[in-house]
Amino acid sequence: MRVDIISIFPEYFSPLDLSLIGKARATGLLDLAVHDLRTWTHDVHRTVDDTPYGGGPGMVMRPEPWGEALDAILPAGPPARLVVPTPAGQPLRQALAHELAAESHLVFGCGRYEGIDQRVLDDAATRARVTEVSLGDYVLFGGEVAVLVILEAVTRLLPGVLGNADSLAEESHAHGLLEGPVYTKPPVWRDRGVPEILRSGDHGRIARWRRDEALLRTARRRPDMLATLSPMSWTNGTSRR
Ligand SMILES: N#Cc1c(-c2ccc3ccn(Cc4ccc(CN5CCOCC5)cc4)c3c2)n[nH]c1N
Repeated sequence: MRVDIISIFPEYFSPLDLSLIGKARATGLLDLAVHDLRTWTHDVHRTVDDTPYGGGPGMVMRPEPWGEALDAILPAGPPARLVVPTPAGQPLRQALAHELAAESHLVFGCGRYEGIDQRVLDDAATRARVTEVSLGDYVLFGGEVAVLVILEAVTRLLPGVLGNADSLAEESHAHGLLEGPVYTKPPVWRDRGVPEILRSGDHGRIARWRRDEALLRTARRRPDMLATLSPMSWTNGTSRR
C-alpha cells in the first residue's frame, strides 16, 4: 500500500518509523511519504491560512497550496482515496478501517486552524474518492493525531503486518463485541490468581468462557453494540449483521 500524508507539521509523523508500522515500511508492505504543505507555498512567509469569509473565529487553510499539493500527489491514473480528518467527518469504525485497508493508495490531508477551504475537497472529488473522517465527538487541534490513529488501524489489517493473523480474527469489534480480560504468567500476582478455566486446557470451555466475558463486558460498557449483534454472535462470535 502506498500512503502519502500532507501536513504543515511533518515531524508529527516521526513515530511512523517505529514498531510494526516501521517494520511494514522496512519490508515494503507500506510505502509511506510525508509532505510539508508549505512546499507548495510561494510567498516569503510560506502562508497557508487566511481569515474566514463570513467572519467567525480563527483562520481557514488557503486552497492554493492544497490544490498544488494534491495536483502533485493525487495520481492521474487509478484514483487514490483522499482521507481528510475533520470534526464533521463520519465516525472511524473498524468497518471503515477495513475499507481503507483494501485501497492501493491512500492520501491523508491534515487540516489545521478551523479547517481546509471546502473548495479543496470539492475539487479533489473530481479525481479521487474523498472521505472525511472523525475520531469522535471531541475537538483536536488538527488532523495529524487522527491520521496516526487511522493509519495504525489500517496498517494492522494489511496482510503480513501482524505476525499472528489470528489476532485479527479474535480482536474487539471484529465480532461486534469488546474483548474480555486477558491474563499471563505468573499464576498468582499480589495474591490475585488467574481464572481456573484458562489453565484447564479445555479449549472448548475456554472459548465459551471468553465469549461470555466479552458479552458481559460489552453489555456493561457498550450496550449500544449489543443492539446490532446478530443472534449468531451470541453463539459462535460471528460478526454483526
Ligand atoms: N478527525 C478528527 C477530529 C478533529 C479535527 C480534525 C482535523 C482538524 C483540522 C483542524 N481542526 C481543528 C478544528 C477545531 C474546531 C473546529 C470546529 N469549528 C469550525 C469553525 O466553526 C466553529 C467550529 C474545526 C476544526 C481539526 C480537528 N477534532 N476532533 C476530531 N475527532
